[in-house]
Formats: sequence, structure tokens, C-alpha cells
Amino acid sequence: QSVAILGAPFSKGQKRRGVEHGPKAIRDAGLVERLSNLDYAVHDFGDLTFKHLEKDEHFMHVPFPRTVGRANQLLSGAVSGAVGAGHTCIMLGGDHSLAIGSVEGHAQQCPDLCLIWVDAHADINTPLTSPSGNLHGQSVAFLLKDLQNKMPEVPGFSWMKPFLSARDLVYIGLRDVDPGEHIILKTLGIQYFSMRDIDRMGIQRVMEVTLDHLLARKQRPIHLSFDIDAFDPSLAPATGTPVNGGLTYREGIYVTEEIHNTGLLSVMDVVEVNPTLGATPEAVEATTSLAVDVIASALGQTREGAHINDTEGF
Ligand SMILES: N[C@@H](CCCCC(O)O)C(=O)O
Ligand SMILES: [Mn+2]
Ligand SMILES: [Mn+2]
Ligand SMILES: [Mn+2]
Repeated sequence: QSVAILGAPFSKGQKRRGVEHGPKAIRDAGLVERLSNLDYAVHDFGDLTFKHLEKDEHFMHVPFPRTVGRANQLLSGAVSGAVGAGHTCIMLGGDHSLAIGSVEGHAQQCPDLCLIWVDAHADINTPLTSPSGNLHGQSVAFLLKDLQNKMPEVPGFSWMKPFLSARDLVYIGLRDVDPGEHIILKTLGIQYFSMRDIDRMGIQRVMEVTLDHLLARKQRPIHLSFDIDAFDPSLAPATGTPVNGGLTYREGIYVTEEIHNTGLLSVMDVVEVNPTLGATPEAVEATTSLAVDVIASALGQTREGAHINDTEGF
């Protein structure tokens, strides 16, 4: 069992400073040690170096399209390489625009992958529907084949083409969806579980239906794209777009335990941790240690404990 850690210190998918410090903050919360204790061979590939392109005019109201596109092209190669080398890959953001490169690179190795998007937001705006222009709210639109007749050619993204089918995607945690996103979710018939659905069904049933929807026909690699703002802001305050009424700690851990138990997790993104946005050092620490907890849970840490055969003293 080997896990590769890839840091992606990148923030240009949105306008707030600080999210580029996410990878270091998550590492400083003890990620490598926690994973080593789980019996993984941990390969920390360090942080990617992203170039800020000089001339990078807006595309419509979309800022930094070429910088974001280039960053994702670089990340795609790194994720493809890590997966190709046989590692389970943990991508540390950085803002959620990084999922474009992460999922694309994963799909180069695993074209039949399925995507579980855990987030308060759908991140499925096109440049034409986006209220902000920020690319971290448009990531999924760049991945979906079903949206291509609705997507303009955005400068910086000519290196990729959409590969994902709407039926291979499930959302968990939605509670702040724009009108343009809602019509896309409905029109494409995308399977989603909003916070209301979680309230009605309970997280156990949500995971049952999610994994059945994605895996019943055929077992295949899972890409888990986990936006820390899926959690309630009381648990993850140090993030750029907090929304009240999010996942409890136990719901988030249950999601990752169930994904681990499929044995199919191949790449996990953990994004939108912004250590400069915590009101106190304790708020930052709560957010970064939560990120480490969900990664450890996705990689097999269990709440009931675990042992190896010749456990000490028994
Ligand atoms: N839907 C909003 C907010 C996106 C939030 C991005 C990330 O935190 O999920 C937008 O498109 O600007
Ligand atoms: Mn900074
Ligand atoms: Mn997101
Ligand atoms: Mn979000």
C-alpha cells in the first residue's frame, strides 16, 4: 500500500489570498506521520511550482484563465504519474479549480473512473452562468462531455478535452447552488445529495445509494474530490466560501470510511483550506486537523481501532 502526497499551492481559481498555503498547513498538522501510522509507504512528492503567467487577461469575467489552465496541465501530469506508478494519490490544495487537472490526470490512467464530489457547492458553473467568474466554481463543467455544447473555448484549456459522463458523478453536501448550476444538475440528471437529502435519508443511506449508483454496474476507481467547506463552518472555519448547515464531523468521517471500504479509492483531493482565514490559531488548527482526519479515514483509519496479528502483549 503506497500513498503519494502532492502539494498544489495554488489560489488563482478564486480571489482570496492564502489558500495557496493550504498544503503546508495540512502537512504541519501531521499528515505524513498519521499516514505512516496506517502502514502506508508514504511518498511525499512535495509541492508543485506554479508559474504566474504575465499577460493573462480576463476571459469574459473569468480571471486568470491561462494561469489556472497551465497550473492544471502541470497537475494533470503529476497526478497521472503518481497513479501510473501505483500510488494512491492525495492532492492537497489550493483552491478547487485544481480538480480539473487532478481528475483529468487520473482519467489518463483510469478512463473508467467515477467521481464523488463532497462540497457545499456544485462547482458546475460555465463561464456563461458563473456569478463570480471564479474558476473554482466551474471545475466540473470542464470535465463533463454532456456540457460541451454549453462551454466556450477558454484560453489556457486547449490541452484537455472533457471525458466524464454525468452518470459517473455524485454530489454530497450541496447547500449553496446557483440557478445556472441547478438547471444543469436537473437537465443532465446528475445524482446529488444536498444537505436536505442527508437530513431526510441519513448519511448511511446516502452512501448506500451513492456507491450503488456508481459501482453496481461495474467496480471502478474512485476519485474523491473533497472540498473542506462541505463541513459545517463551525468545524472548518478557515475556508474561502463557508456556508452554514454543513456536514457534521461524524457524517464526513462516515463518508470517507465507506469510500475506504470499497477498496477502490484511487485519488483524493482535499481543497479550499485557507489558513489565513481562521479568526484564531485554534480555528486554523481545527480546519487543518480535520483535513488530516478525513484523509486518514479515507485511507483506512477506523474509529473502532485495529490490530495486526501478533499485537504486543496479547
Ligand atoms: N457558486 C459560487 C461559489 C463557488 C465555490 C467554489 C468552491 O468553494 O466550491 C461561484 O461559482 O462563484
Ligand atoms: Mn500569501
Ligand atoms: Mn469546491
Ligand atoms: Mn465549496
